[in-house]
Amino acid sequence: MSQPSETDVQQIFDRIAPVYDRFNDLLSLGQHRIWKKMALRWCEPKQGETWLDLCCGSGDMTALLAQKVAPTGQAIGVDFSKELLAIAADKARNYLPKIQKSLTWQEGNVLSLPFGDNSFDGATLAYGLRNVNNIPQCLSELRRVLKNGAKAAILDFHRPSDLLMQAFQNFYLDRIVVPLADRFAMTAEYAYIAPSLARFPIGAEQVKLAKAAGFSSATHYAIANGMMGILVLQK
Ligand SMILES: C/C(=C\Cc1cc(O)c2ccccc2c1O)CCC[C@H](C)CCC[C@H](C)CCCC(C)C
Ligand SMILES: C[S@@+](CC[C@H](N)C(=O)[O-])C[C@H]1O[C@@H](n2cnc3c(N)ncnc32)[C@H](O)[C@@H]1O
Repeated sequence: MSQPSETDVQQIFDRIAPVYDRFNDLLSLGQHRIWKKMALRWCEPKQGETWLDLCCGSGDMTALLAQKVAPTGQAIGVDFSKELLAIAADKARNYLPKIQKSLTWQEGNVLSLPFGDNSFDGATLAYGLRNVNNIPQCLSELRRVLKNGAKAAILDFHRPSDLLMQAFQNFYLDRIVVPLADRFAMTAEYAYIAPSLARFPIGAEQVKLAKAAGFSSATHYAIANGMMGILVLQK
């Protein structure tokens, strides 16, 4: 399967928006929330800072950031899926009324971020790097908008080195995830995960790409038995 266009990706996420959160909770047995909190611990957002959550989707990471930087700081979620941004704003309005003032939702393309140079004290990017059409451009834009010395944490799928775990991950994606999605007429959308993972750079390659983008430090940590990974960057 060739790499989908930006429009294809945008349409995938607009279409899965209604089931996105529920599927993530169900299919990862809620573990994805732990993985997101692990990513946050690696970049240490502080009260009063201004942070950017790239490819924010339904806003899980943006909300976690806002809880850390509130009440005087800001967490800005940027995404090009109108449908997921609408869900993010609704969830925040309904469940996080006290930190609404520390949350901003911005429609935009992370390959051309609508923010000035050196704007943010830090950034997160959860399950987005694998979905962008130009990873080097995304890392370059991420670095551009970070202040000097700022940190970023990039969480995404990872291919386990252990062959048994690889087999389990492939089985799970092909025989658990896709058949469940099929029951909600979302087969093609979820069948996209496996090929996107197959062409995704592994940890060491991500570190090389981050260094090439100009980050002063880049470290990749495999988690969840190697099925997920967190790339921690510093400008
Ligand atoms: C939050 C997660 C995935 C987000 C996500 C990323 C994408 O690129 C997608 C592309 C197309 C459709 C949907 C998504 C998408 O939801 C991770 C958790 C959800 C995963 C779908 C579940 C896969 C989990 C591991 C492969 C195995 C977990 C083992 C389990 C804990 C026993
Ligand atoms: C798998 S979702 C991740 C959402 C959220 N970060 C999370 O952890 O659940 C991937 C998100 O990346 C967004 N995305 C992909 N390419 C993008 C781009 N070039 N610019 C902005 N958003 C993009 C999609 O619209 C989608 O919301």
